[in-house]
Amino acid sequence: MQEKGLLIVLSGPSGVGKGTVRKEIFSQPDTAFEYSVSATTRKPREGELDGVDYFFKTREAFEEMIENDQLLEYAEYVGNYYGTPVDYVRKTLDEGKDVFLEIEVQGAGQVRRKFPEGLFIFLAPPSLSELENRIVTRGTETEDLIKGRMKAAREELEMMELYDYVVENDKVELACERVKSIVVAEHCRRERVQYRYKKMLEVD
Ligand SMILES: Nc1ncnc2c1ncn2[C@@H]1O[C@H](COP(=O)(O)OP(=O)(O)OP(=O)(O)O)[C@@H](O)[C@H]1O
Ligand SMILES: Nc1nc2c(ncn2[C@@H]2O[C@H](COP(=O)(O)O)[C@@H](O)[C@H]2O)c(=O)[nH]1
Repeated sequence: MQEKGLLIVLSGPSGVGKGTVRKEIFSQPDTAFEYSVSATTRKPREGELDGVDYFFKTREAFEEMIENDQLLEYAEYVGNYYGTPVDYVRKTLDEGKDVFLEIEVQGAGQVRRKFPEGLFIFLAPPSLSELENRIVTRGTETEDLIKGRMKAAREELEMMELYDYVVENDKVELACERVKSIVVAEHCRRERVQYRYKKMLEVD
């Protein structure tokens, strides 16, 4: 029987650099994870593409996905819905591939309840002032939205103790290396390697 892949969840407050770290990890040729594209009711930012960055949905279409049980998790975050289409995640894990979710903290909690065997990594900022500086510098949010995201961030930071690992995003390259090393270590810890060796020894 095919061994299942590992569900990797990268979460943390808005502006900490989850998207930046994820994109850097996925730009590296040795990365073997599959990225799960989320659905959202947020309007696309400049340069964002439907089906690549998100599946952009109307509120009605998103609520239909909720009713039809098509989401592994979802959350309403600062006025918009965000959610993970469940079929892609299940199918890809069943194929033995690791799936990478980049989601906010409420959604990560829901995934933890459904997939306790997942690997949960919290990306933390060097400081709250640096977090605010990153959201402001990104220039994608109005002043009100920045306030909303900073308020949510204080609550989200308190959740970090529920995660398997906390990775500080001081420098993007270092944060990526830490995340990738954790995944490698986790595969070893979960006896995948031992299992393969056992099989090999049985054959010999
Ligand atoms: N290590 C870092 N040092 C300095 N700036 C960074 C670092 N990581 C990310 N940034 C910058 O911080 C801003 C926010 O990053 P990003 O959009 O990746 O955050 P996010 O956590 O995905 O945010 P959101 O949850 O709102 O989508 C971007 O302008 C990005 O270039
Ligand atoms: N619970 C979920 N959160 C998600 C998902 N996809 C993205 N996100 C998170 O939402 C916020 C805001 O994102 P932005 O693109 O508007 O800046 C951020 O923390 C994302 O990580 C999801 O499927 N479920």
